[in-house]
Amino acid sequence: MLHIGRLHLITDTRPGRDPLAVVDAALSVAGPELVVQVRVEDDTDDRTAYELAVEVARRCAAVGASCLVNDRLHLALAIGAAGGHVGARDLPVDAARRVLGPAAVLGATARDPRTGTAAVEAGASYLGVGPCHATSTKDGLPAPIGPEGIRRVASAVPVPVIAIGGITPERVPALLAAGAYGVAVVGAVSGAADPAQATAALLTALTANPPPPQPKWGTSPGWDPRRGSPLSGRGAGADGW
Ligand SMILES: Cc1ncc(COP(=O)(O)OP(=O)(O)O)c(N)n1
Ligand SMILES: Cc1ncsc1CCOP(=O)(O)O
Ligand SMILES: [Mg+2]
Repeated sequence: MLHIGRLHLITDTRPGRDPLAVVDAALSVAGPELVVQVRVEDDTDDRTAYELAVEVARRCAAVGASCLVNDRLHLALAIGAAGGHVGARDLPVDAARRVLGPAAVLGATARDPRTGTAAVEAGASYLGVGPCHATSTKDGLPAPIGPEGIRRVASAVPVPVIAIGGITPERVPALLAAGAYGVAVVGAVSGAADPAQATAALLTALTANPPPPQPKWGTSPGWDPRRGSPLSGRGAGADGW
């Protein structure tokens, strides 16, 4: 079943961080609600990334949460992750879909409707859209697109939009009102004094602000049941994703 959660925690593996402790804290609060995306620094070797991913996947499986792997799709396959996430400098979305297979969750980064639509047609299950706000955890990003940028993409695509970049609980309502289905965070949880409490605050903000109905969901031009499209799992879960 294709399940795309509304709260995505991306691992923070910068020096001095303890990603597994943060994942443990977040899972203790969110359980199966959480999606954990394993993301490592570009210069991290595959063995180190694999060992982290194995541990994250084990912890996710214990509570029924989903694990995705950023960029390195061979690791996603190796650890039996639910799927992966790719952006502009990674495998193209159609190639990523071929690697992961039809049943996997495949996220793609988009900042505008054209890129987002192309990614969906190429097989993306959801879009990571941002940076919505300024972020201190990734360098070299373009200017923040804000809720209005989310609105532009979300109104153009028939898959869930996950807002990313500078997300805090206070910013969640405007992003959901703009059409985001959920949010992805690094710093709001990893940088918090109490990651469990920070996770709880994000969950509360998401739950208190259900996403508005999206009549376009279910009409993906890229929907091809033979390929196991982004929408092939629609209707299987309470929210259709
Ligand atoms: C949910 C989500 N959205 C966007 C990204 C960014 O992916 P990408 O543009 O490939 O950048 P890197 O994370 O690989 O540096 C993401 N990882 N997750
Ligand atoms: C990987 C990535 N892509 C766009 S913003 C970002 C990092 C988001 O981190 P934070 O939640 O700390 O702003
Ligand atoms: Mg990437």
